Amino acid sequence: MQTEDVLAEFRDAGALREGHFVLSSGLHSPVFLQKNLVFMDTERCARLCKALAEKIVAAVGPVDVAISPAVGGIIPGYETARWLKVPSMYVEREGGEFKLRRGFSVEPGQKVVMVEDIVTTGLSSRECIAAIKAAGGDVVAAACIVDRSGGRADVGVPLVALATLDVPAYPADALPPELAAVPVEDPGSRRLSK
Ligand SMILES: O=P(O)(O)OC[C@H]1O[C@H](OP(=O)(O)OP(=O)(O)O)[C@H](O)[C@@H]1O
Ligand SMILES: O=C(O)c1cc(=O)[nH]c(=O)[nH]1
Ligand SMILES: [Mg+2]
Repeated sequence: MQTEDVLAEFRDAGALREGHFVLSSGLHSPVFLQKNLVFMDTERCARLCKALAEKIVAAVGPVDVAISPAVGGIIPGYETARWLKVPSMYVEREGGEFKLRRGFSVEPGQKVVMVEDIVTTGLSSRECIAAIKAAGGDVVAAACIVDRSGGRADVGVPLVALATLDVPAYPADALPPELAAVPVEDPGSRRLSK
C-alpha cells in the first residue's frame, strides 16, 4: 500500500480535516488527520493495519509484542498485532507519564514494536518507547499509519510508516496570518483534564 492509497482511505472516511488545530506537541496546523473516523470502519482499519504489519516484518523481521500509546494508538496497535499474530498492549498516562498499567508487562528482552497512529514531532512515540524500555522491553522498531513529518521525526529507533506526508505545523508564536484568523480546535487527549 502506497501513501496515495492510505490518503484515499482517510479522504473516503472524511478524516482529512482542514481548519486550525493545536496538535499534541503544541504546534498549530491547518490540517488534522482525524484517524478515529478511519479506524471506526473495521474493514478499512484491517486493510491499513494488515499492510502495516507486512511492512514491519519486511523491515525488521518477526517481533514478540506490539505496544501502543493511548488513546490514538490503541486501535491500530491492536489490529496490527492481530495481523502480526502477537499480543497487543498499551501504555497510558499516569501523572502525565506513559506507563504500562492494567496488569500489562513485558518479559526482559522481548522484541517490541511500538505502534502509533500518527507521528508529527515523534514526541509521543519517544515517550512511549521510553516507557517500554523502562519496563524491560527491547524496542526493535516504531511503526505508524501516517508520519506527517515528511520523514524528519526522529524516534530513536527505525520508524516504519505506512504513509509519509509533509504537512505544515507552526509554533504558536509564528502562525501565518491566514491560520491565526481561524478559530482553533484541540482534538487530542494530551491536554484533557481528568
Ligand atoms: O508525534 P507527536 O508530535 O507526539 O504527535 C502525534 C501524537 O498526537 C496524537 O496523540 P494525542 O496526544 O493528541 O492524543 P490521542 O492519542 O488521544 O489522540 C497522536 O495520536 C499521536 O500520539
Ligand atoms: O500531531 C498531532 O497531535 C496529530 C496530528 C494529526 O494529524 N492527527 C492526530 O490525531 N494528531
Ligand atoms: Mg496519541
